Amino acid sequence: MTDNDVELSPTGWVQDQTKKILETGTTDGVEVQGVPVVLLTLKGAKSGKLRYTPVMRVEHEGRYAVVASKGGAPTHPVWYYNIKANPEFPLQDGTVTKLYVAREIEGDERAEWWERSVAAFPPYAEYQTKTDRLIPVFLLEPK
Ligand SMILES: C[C@H](OP(=O)(O)OC[C@@H](O)[C@@H](O)[C@@H](O)Cn1c2nc(=O)[nH]c(=O)c-2cc2ccc(O)cc21)C(=O)N[C@@H](CCC(=O)N[C@@H](CCC(=O)O)C(=O)O)C(=O)O
Repeated sequence: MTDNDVELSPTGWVQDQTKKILETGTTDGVEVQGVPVVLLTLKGAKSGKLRYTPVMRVEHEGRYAVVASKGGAPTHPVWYYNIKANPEFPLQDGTVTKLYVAREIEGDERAEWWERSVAAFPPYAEYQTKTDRLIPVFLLEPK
């Protein structure tokens, strides 16, 4: 898969961070408020296009949480629908890219991973206070 087969975000700062990961070959050093980022490559739910989607790094014992916060906006990020439609995708952490399967979690399982997510990136807690949308949490397990 050459880079030009995969779409960059239309959002400037997100595109810049993605380009840095692609140029350096690692997510190391790419952060939001000092917290590391990982890079997902998602398949569009409607277009089928591959799309680079950076998210905060929330990792525990080889599994990751992906939080569809979109800064506490009233609607889910569009990539939420991409994961729902195509839940198997690669995640790059540092220089390592592996395949994961994602599932949306709820109840106690979500509470456990929400706690880990907020511990990793405290602004998530503030985002949740900004919207009555329950911010979705996906659990990613190695394929
Ligand atoms: C603007 C829109 O962005 P979005 O998918 O809503 O996602 C908004 C943001 O969440 C997204 O930019 C994230 O990467 C922002 N973001 C985080 N966003 C989060 O929600 N959570 C995070 O933890 C997070 C961390 C993060 C770290 C670094 C960074 O650079 C960005 C970070 C977008 O990319 N639209 C594209 C793609 C649209 C798309 O995916 N279409 C689907 C159809 C989807 C459907 O409607 O079914 C398709 O191709 O088929 C477009 O309009 O061309």
